[in-house]
Amino acid sequence: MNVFQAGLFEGKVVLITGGGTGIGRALALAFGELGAMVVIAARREGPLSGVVKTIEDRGGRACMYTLDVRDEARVEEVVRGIWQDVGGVDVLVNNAGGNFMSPAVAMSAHGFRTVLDINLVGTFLMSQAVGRRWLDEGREGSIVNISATNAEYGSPLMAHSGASKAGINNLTQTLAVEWGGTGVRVNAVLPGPVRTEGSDERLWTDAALVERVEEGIPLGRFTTPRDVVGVVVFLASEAGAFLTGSLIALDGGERLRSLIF
Ligand SMILES: CCCCCCC/C=C/C(=O)SCCNC(=O)CCNC(=O)[C@H](O)C(C)(C)COP(=O)(O)OP(=O)(O)OC[C@H]1O[C@@H](n2cnc3c(N)ncnc32)[C@H](O)[C@@H]1OP(=O)(O)O
Ligand SMILES: NC(=O)C1=CN([C@@H]2O[C@H](COP(=O)(O)OP(=O)(O)OC[C@H]3O[C@@H](n4cnc5c(N)ncnc54)[C@H](OP(=O)(O)O)[C@@H]3O)[C@@H](O)[C@H]2O)C=CC1
Repeated sequence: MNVFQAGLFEGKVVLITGGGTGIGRALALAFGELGAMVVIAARREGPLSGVVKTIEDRGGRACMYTLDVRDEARVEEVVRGIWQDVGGVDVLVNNAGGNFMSPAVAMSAHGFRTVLDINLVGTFLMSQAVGRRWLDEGREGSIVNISATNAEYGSPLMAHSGASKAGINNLTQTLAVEWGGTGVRVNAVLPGPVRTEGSDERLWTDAALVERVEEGIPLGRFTTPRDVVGVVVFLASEAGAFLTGSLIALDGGERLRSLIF
């Protein structure tokens, strides 16, 4: 992104969960181009290693860890490893997420819990493992959580996702208050629908629905991974130094459509 100064994140370590695909991949490539040491972590090795190679081919620095954000012991092991290998973390982006479409009455309790565990518990475990070290070391840091606009209103066919993202919003504000005194900032970005490999496979399989949703967006198009990059980089940078506990909706006005028309 040319609007950001070259080398903006030189000397900084940026940890992105789910950095192998979709929004996380776009974030990893952008932070890599801005000079950060990029650390990406998710379950599958294939997508992660592709992103590491792309960043390195472009002259950047990156490394990867496989982990499931639901696995408390593995989260602790990976974060400890990052501190040993690259000296710590300056920016944590909690981007790993899961979702599928199902009417609430048909959703199994295990399906509901699975999405809560990945999105909400995973965000908590990652933030705790990194935040604990920042507090112990008196080190400043910035967390950006990838929430969603479905946190703020009804989330039909995604009861689990809406509840998890609402939880992430509250967790963002709680940690912002608990950790603000030590210079740790915690913010969230709330994208509207984004076309990614993960969402196309699981959510946007119905072409008529896709068209209807897109037509309802005041700015006339879906949110893109590039849009998310702009706001996350801003929040993580010096320009966002006085923002904490902020929940930034990024949806071209989609959530307001019923108020406009
Ligand atoms: C206007 C709208 C605004 C837009 C807001 C959109 C907000 C968020 C969007 C996104 O998050 S898009 C990202 C999509 N990407 C992903 O989901 C990637 C990761 N996803 C996954 O790994 C899986 O899809 C998963 C199901 C979330 C987790 O995989 P895991 O292997 O851990 O679970 P499973 O063992 O497969 O399943 C657990 C449980 O869930 C039930 N289930 C899974 N898929 C479905 C489905 N399509 N329909 C109904 N139920 C499903 C599955 O059956 C298991 O339950 P039980 O059968 O054991 O009871
Ligand atoms: N697409 C959309 O419409 C919207 C997406 N969002 C949010 O943006 C984020 C990224 O989604 P998007 O890029 O669309 O989807 P993707 O499916 O492309 O990305 C999700 C990533 O999360 C990783 N992941 C999933 N479960 C776990 C887990 N248990 N542990 C570690 N990593 C995991 C996946 O990697 P792997 O499978 O290898 O573990 C994958 O790389 C999510 O939080 C999503 O909720 C928010 C609003 C709208």
